[in-house]
Amino acid sequence: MLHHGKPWRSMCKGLVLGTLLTSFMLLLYSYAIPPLQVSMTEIPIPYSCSSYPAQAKVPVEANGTRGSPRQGCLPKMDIMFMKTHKTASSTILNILFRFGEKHRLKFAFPNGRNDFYYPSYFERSQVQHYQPGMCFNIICNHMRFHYDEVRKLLPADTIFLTVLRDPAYLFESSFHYFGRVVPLTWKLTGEDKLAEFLRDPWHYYDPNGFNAHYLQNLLFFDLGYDNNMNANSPLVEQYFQEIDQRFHLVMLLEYFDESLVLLKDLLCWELEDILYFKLNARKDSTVSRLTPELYEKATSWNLIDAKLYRYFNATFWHKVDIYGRERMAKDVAELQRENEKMKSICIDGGHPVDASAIQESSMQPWQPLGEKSILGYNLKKKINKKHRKLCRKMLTPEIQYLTDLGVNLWITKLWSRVRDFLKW
Ligand SMILES: Nc1ncnc2c1ncn2[C@@H]1O[C@H](COP(=O)(O)OS(=O)(=O)O)[C@@H](OP(=O)(O)O)[C@H]1O
Repeated sequence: MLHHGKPWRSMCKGLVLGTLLTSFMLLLYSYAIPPLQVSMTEIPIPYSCSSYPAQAKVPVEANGTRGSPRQGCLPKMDIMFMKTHKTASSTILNILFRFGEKHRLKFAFPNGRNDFYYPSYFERSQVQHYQPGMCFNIICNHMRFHYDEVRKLLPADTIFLTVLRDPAYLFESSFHYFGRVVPLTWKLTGEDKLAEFLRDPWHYYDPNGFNAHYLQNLLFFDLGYDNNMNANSPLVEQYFQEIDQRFHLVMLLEYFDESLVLLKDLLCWELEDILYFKLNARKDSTVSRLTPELYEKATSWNLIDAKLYRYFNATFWHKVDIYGRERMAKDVAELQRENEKMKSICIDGGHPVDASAIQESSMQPWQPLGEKSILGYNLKKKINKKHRKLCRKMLTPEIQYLTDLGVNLWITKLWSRVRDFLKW
């Protein structure tokens, strides 16, 4: 006779233990320990934290493109990058990490994890080793934007950057990536959960649901506003203008190379500073195709973001016009040529691969819960000495790069161990 008792008992034990541990970790991960209380006595920050004080007094207006020639300008080192979700922001982060390392800049990093206690609002006390009056050059990890706090952290000459994406596609990406941590989606049962949700969003959505912000107007939320407000309120337009005044450059995923050319011009950087490989891409089989009908539904469901995107699409092309369309086309072509060269120098097979085919664990990207859908890369075995370091840096995923930069990531790492243990 078979003895069913033992396996059942250990399965139950495992289940209970797993549930308890997971609840504990989720709690810990979401709230963690409160940031260290530091004295908030105001000590003025220098006008510039860049090592070129001579340029410090050249004002850079948000909103406009400088008309002055590039020749003779000095690279800008004080940068605030508002890392929005699912907008190619990890690819931009990699660019900033490399630039920061190259110039030995001081990053304002989070403490214990890779974000600033998102979705809570940013507070400068969350910055690792923060003391009032300290000089930081770059802040670029995920946060919920809080302008006043960021302003009190960074020097006055800081350049503010962010990136947006067509909200229908962003919604599709976010729905896939964060679905499992949004309980509101758990009752969706069909094959195509996205289509089912969009058929009747209000049936599933509740603004007060846990992590509900991932489901509607995520860009507006990340930028610090109420993603559930009425899209037709006159306040919405006012907020767009506020963003326009605060951010010197709002990039667009759909025009990524053009965005980087504008970035390079604004920051007075070199072409090599903006070389990149696409990071955090998903395998095709996990991308829900948006039919024209679903695209429309996703757009009107994310109406504030759709309006936001439209607004900044216009400002973006205005900047391109000032830059010069022909000059832009030439510079984009040059960037693409150089990126292709780097691809052939660095990437094994020349393209991204499934997580299971990544040989080095240090090249494994962070995956969404329950699925290994994010692609990564293998470095070529033989890379000439000149490019070896650069190739590795360009392909290193965010978490590993943060570790290399000395960031304390104990919560992220503990969470990762629990996920490995539970095979999530
Ligand atoms: N260079 C470039 N051009 C176009 N698209 C790009 C690029 N780099 C990344 N991506 C796409 O951006 C999505 C990942 O965004 P993020 O890195 O911001 O994600 S995250 O919030 O940090 O998890 C992810 O989109 P989805 O594949 O739709 O999920 C990536 O494919």
